[in-house]
Amino acid sequence: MPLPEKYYVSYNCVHKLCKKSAEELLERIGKPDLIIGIGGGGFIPARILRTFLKHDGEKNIPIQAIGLSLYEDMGNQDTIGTEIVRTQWLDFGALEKNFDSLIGKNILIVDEVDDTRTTLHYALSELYKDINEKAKSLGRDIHDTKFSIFVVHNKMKAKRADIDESMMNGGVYLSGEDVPDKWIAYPWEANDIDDHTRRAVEQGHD
Ligand SMILES: O=P(O)(O)OC[C@H]1O[C@H](OP(=O)(O)OP(=O)(O)O)[C@H](O)[C@@H]1O
Repeated sequence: MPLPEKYYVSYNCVHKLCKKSAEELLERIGKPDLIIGIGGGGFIPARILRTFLKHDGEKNIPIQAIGLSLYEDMGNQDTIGTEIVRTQWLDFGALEKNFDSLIGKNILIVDEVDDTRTTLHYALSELYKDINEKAKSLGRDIHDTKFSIFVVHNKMKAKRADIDESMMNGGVYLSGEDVPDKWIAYPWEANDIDDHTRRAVEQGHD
């Protein structure tokens, strides 16, 4: 049986989706105070997005990295993708020095793809939990801390987890594009970038 065709995406395509989405984000939530990229796939879109979220002459928006890995239990279909391991997390110490903590800030979480939504669910709920604990310890309220989410691609499929809007405090969820449930081939994974880009162009994703 032939392998299912992958959904090829070029660097230009990612760049343009980030540009278009940054304009929408600025309209809907204003300029974020902090971008949190979920590694590894979220790092490149996070950096591209920053270019378009900042106006000339303004300070760069800081980007923090978090690392999350999905451990799939292939033996049990019910638990696939349910275990997430933090491989890297925010350094509140460093953030406090340079950033006066995250409480009350406009925070944008970025990843390249929303597949089963497990990762985004985890990232939002754990960030909320940690910042809420911090807020409580300082006698402050988390409700003016806005959490938004941007993904380059959202796969149109049944999700395994939800994004809890009540944690977003007025923030938004935005995808650059909603796509079919196919294997997305991103350019940073390509061995032969010229061949990859040609395929992306052929599919109209350039
Ligand atoms: O919606 P989900 O089903 O949770 O899947 C999406 C996640 O899966 C991929 O991460 P992966 O762990 O493959 O690592 P990578 O980002 O380093 O490529 C991707 O970068 C997302 O973070």
